[in-house]
Amino acid sequence: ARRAGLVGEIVGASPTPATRERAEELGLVAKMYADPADAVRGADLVILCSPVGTYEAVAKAIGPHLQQGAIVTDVGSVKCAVVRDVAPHVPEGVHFIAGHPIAGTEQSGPDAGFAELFDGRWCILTPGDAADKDALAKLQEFWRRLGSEVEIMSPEHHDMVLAITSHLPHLIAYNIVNTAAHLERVTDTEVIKFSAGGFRDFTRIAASDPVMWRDVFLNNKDAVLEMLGRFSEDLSSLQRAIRFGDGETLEKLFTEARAIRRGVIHANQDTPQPDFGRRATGDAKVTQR
Ligand SMILES: NC(=O)c1ccc[n+]([C@@H]2O[C@H](COP(=O)([O-])OP(=O)(O)OC[C@H]3O[C@@H](n4cnc5c(N)ncnc54)[C@H](O)[C@@H]3O)[C@@H](O)[C@H]2O)c1
Ligand SMILES: O=C(O)C(=O)CC1(C(=O)O)C=CC(O)C=C1
Repeated sequence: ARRAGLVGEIVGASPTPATRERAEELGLVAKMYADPADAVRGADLVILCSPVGTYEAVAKAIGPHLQQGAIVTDVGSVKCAVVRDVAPHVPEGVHFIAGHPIAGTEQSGPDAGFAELFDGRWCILTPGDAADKDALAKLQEFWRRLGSEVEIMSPEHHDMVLAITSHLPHLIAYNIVNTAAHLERVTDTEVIKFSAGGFRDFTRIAASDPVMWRDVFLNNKDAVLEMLGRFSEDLSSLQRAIRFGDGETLEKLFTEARAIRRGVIHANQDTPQPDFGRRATGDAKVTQR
């Protein structure tokens, strides 16, 4: 936001003293507060960016201190639960519009932030029909100036789409890494030694913050269980094909999956970008961290 010249002063809040100290040290903010109520006084824009399980308490704490006309938004990975937990605490005259930038890494904490994070990414906003049009236009412009393209959808649709594209992949990654670690004959050394290929990619995802992901799964339960059910059925088909030596079925399913991956890459751009989350332009600057 500072890079784009969009802000006068940025302040933050965190209950963790080391986080407050580090954020100030890095110059991410002018000042960090322990109490979020102190951080929002006089703010034009308030962005909730703690684990989604903390949102209700944070919203309750800041509600009475929000300035009239302010915009309250968030970056949480789920949306129905966020609207449920935050909206009731936002007073009349303050505009709440939930959001989710589809951008991040497995790193967390103040050191994990970098200005290019949102470049060439999607940001989903779930304003609902009653949202103030001017506030929505302002927030859309804010994310565009951060380098993202904005898509509007309902919280329900968001949660279903993200359950399959983001939440389930994380669940699978956590599970496969634990399964490997629990195998008696696979020692720590072997897991590391032979993890050059696919497994290594899973370990990166499985290095993501446990509290953040605990809250995602607790707060997108229905959509994740629906997608997990479908996934388990498809996995059973593969299991059956392997058990019965049905090479034709295996090849057919693998061929279909490969075509989908290639189709996505083709549809997404002029130059190859091996990342489904990136928006559909070929010119975005990408920083790998
Ligand atoms: N990491 C990603 O890839 C990613 C991507 C998109 C959205 N998100 C969402 O962004 C949010 C933050 O994730 P992150 O990766 O930036 O995590 P992070 O750990 O870097 O930051 C979370 C912050 O929340 C603060 N916090 C913890 N408990 C709190 C409480 N009770 N009250 C107030 N603040 C509290 C922490 O001190 C920390 O500063 C989550 O809601 C997550 O779902 C994450
Ligand atoms: O690339 C990663 O490390 C991510 O997991 C980023 C990722 C994702 O699943 O795409 C994680 C959570 C989000 O809410 C948005 C983005």
